[in-house]
Amino acid sequence: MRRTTTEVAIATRNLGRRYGRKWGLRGCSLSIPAGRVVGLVGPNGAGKSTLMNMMVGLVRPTEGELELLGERVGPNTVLHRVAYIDQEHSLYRTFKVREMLKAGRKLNARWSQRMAEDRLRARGIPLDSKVGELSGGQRAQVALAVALATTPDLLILDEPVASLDPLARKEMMTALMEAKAATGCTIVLSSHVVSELERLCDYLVVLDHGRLRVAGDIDELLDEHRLLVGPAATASAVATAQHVVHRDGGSLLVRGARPVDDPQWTIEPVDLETLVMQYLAMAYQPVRETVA
Ligand SMILES: Nc1ncnc2c1ncn2[C@@H]1O[C@H](COP(=O)(O)OP(=O)(O)OP(=O)(O)O)[C@@H](O)[C@H]1O
Repeated sequence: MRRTTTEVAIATRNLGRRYGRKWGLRGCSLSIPAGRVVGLVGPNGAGKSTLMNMMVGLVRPTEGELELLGERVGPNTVLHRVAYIDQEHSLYRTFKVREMLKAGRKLNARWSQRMAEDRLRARGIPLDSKVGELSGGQRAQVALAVALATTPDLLILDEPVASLDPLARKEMMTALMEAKAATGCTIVLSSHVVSELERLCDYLVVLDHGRLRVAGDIDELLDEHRLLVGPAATASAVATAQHVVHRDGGSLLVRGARPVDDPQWTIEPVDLETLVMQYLAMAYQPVRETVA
């Protein structure tokens, strides 16, 4: 298994990007260890693509700092160790698969032709087929084969399965799991759908309205959070002794739950979907950011 050379794969400090008068992402500080599979979750307009585009050098930050694999992002820096698959699966449709591989070989010093060919053969995708004539699922597999053949230390995928049917979705997720096991590279993938990420990811980043809501190791996050459920009438009293993330009537999502001295209240574990939904629903005033 190949190992990355730095402990922290993604470090951002107060990272922000403004589009005109509106912030696409603001005040984002993250420190994500290398070798993780990161699920970047949030609704439309949350800032997921903005963050990913900054990571791959397509969009420049307006403020803050961004380091990948221990280096500042910029031309002739870390980007040759980063592979990116966008929502359209980054392919030339008029090319044959073989020509895509040739282009990849020419453009990437770290290219592994054998890795690309083995991957495509295993999925029954002939090198002479035209990219534009492949199914959406096959195109996604070609994009992944090309990305992995660049032997990246960081692989970034913007909603890799959003356009795929359920079978192709499953196949893509399986291919990503295999890639995770085989390479050990850090993987970041975005999605609106938490359940899609659950089997694959071990690290979670939740964005909403251009703000970071929560980030961390998924097992640790699930361990730290509890749902306190009881009568709405006593919820305020119970909440005073807790670190409440979100309250909905007699249901409180809390971090680091303290014991509740009231038999009408129960303390329940949370699943990942509930955790994310509660962070997205948490009492947060979407700030109307305007330029001073
Ligand atoms: N090029 C742009 N010009 C103006 N505003 C933009 C641009 N790109 C993104 N935005 C705005 O920034 C905010 C964050 O958008 P972004 O595309 O990063 O979100 P997202 O989480 O990827 O959304 P989606 O799931 O819909 O792809 C949105 O309000 C969006 O309208």
